[in-house]
Parts: sequence; structure tokens; C-alpha cells
Amino acid sequence: MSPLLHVGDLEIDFHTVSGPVAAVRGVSFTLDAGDSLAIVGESGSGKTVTNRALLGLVDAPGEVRGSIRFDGTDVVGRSESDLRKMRGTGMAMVFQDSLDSLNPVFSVGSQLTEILRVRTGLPRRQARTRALELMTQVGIVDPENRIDDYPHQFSGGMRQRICIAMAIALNPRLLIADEPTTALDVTVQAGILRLLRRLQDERGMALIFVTHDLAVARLVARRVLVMYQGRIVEQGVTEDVFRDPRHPYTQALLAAHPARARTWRDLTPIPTDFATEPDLEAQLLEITLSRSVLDKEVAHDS
Ligand SMILES: Nc1ncnc2c1ncn2[C@@H]1O[C@H](COP(=O)(O)OP(=O)(O)OP(=O)(O)O)[C@@H](O)[C@H]1O
Repeated sequence: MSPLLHVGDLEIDFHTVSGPVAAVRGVSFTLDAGDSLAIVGESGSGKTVTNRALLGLVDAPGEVRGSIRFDGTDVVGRSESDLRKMRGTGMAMVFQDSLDSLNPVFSVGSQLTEILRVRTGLPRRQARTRALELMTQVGIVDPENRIDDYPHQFSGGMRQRICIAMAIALNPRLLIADEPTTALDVTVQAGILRLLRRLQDERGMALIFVTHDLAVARLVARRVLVMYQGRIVEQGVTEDVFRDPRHPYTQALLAAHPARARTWRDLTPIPTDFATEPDLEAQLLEITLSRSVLDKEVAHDS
């Protein structure tokens, strides 16, 4: 069986006033239908632009070369109208910041029903019923009373759930989630990760999850791909990469990861105030999200 997604020797350049930026180099990977892949790497390693390229969303001054085949069809060089048809039904993306993705002047219900009406031709009333179902599926409590609310009336986590509802509205075969939990606090993050895992499982949907955190990758994806400076330095089954990281960069990422620390005493002491130390805060987030916490919640859900 051929893979759902095949990326071959992908290269992305940005032609800027200060010269060309080689954002992605020689990236190749495949993803089977229903499988999950995490793309991990530090800021600027090319994770986001790689995923935007999958959806044909790299605009000038970006230039994409190489091959991207989704469901047997080439993405690179395809017309904008073809790409628009593919987005939503084939692949859909959830971005980091839900406020950027939602239109503040329309209720969440009208944004959801609009997608359904325009893309599937559902009459207004049925689209609203479907929108309510989708809101329920993503864990919005009492959707009848929330459907006419505006994005600002929802919390960050709930807004991200609405974005996920919009992304799955057309039953995509591949959902790409680009750091969808970065802006959220730990409990809310765990809820979103749990939701993505459940949706993927229930719908048999493939998932690409972008994160800078290897421990989070391990929570959501069967396979992992590690990027460094625009290139893939390592890829494989997530557990194998954890057990036996081959590339020095992956080894360094793992060695530095606070979720490896078993007790608070194992952490590198940071001699500054808890509340103002961003690194420590990030470490705390990562630890709280460590596997046992989320697994317990997933077990509790199922
Ligand atoms: N529109 C653009 N113009 C110029 N350079 C860009 C543009 N978009 C991205 N880049 C460059 O491409 C490289 C990869 O960026 P990308 O956003 O994919 O990184 P990332 O791994 O997703 O980082 P982050 O985790 O911070 O989102 C960076 O060097 C970035 O500066």
C-alpha cells in the first residue's frame, strides 16, 4: 500500500532583502493513513514551513522545490483552486494561536456552519446541527448555549477546541497540529493532547504534530522526526528514538530534557525566582506533561 503522504527531497528558500534563507533542505519522509508523526526541533528548524508546504501555504518570498504527494496527487506546482479543494477535506491544519485562526467578528457557530455550507452545500439548519455535533465531539460543554458566542467569550483552550472542530469539519484524512498547545497552561494542554489522540483514533485520521518538546512528541505520536537547521537529523519509531537516539542533536535534546529527572532534586538548580524564570517555567510545564500524567488521563477517559 502506498503511503498517504510522501515528501521527497523538499527544499524551501526564502528570498529576502538580505539574501536567500535556506529554511528547509533535503527533507524526505512518508506517513501512512491513520498513522501519527511528531516533528520535533528547536525554533527556526523548519517545522512550520515544512507543514505549510504540505498544504501549499508557502507564499512569496518562499520557494518550494522537491516533491509532495498526498493521496497520490502532487501538491507542489498545483493551482491555488485545486489546493483550496484539498485543504479541509484532504489535509487540515490547526495553528498555534487560536486568536489568529478565528475571526473575532463572527460567532463560532457561524464560522463552523460557513465551512459546512460552502464546502459541503449543507442547508443552514443541517449545518447548524452538524456544528453542534462537532462542538460536542471536541468537548465543548452545553454547545447549544455556546454556539452563538464570539471567540473572545471562550477561554484559550476552548478556542483551540473550536479550531480543531473547524479543522475536522470536512473529515480530513490528515490533521496537522502546529504547536497547538504552546500558549496554554498545563492542564489545558493535556486536555488538547488527549482530544487529538482520541479524534485520531476514532476517525482513523493521520496526525502530524509539531512540537519543540520530545516528551510531548512521545505522548502523541508513534513516529518522530527530528529537525535541526532545516534538515532531518533522525527519524523513526518514537519509542526507539527515545531508547536509542543516534544523532548527537537528539541525544542532547534527550539528555537535557527535564522529564528525565525523576525527582525535583535531579533538576538543575536555577538560582532565581520561580515565577520570573522562563526556563524553569518551561521545565515545569514539560515535567507536568510527562508521560505518566497524560497516560493516566487517557486511561481515565477510555
Ligand atoms: N516569510 C519568511 N521570510 C523569510 N524567512 C522565513 C519566512 N518564514 C520562515 N522563514 C525562515 O525559515 C526558517 C524556518 O522557520 P520555521 O518557522 O519553519 O521554524 P520552526 O521550526 O517552525 O520554528 P518555531 O518553533 O519558532 O515556529 C527560519 O530560519 C525562518 O526565519
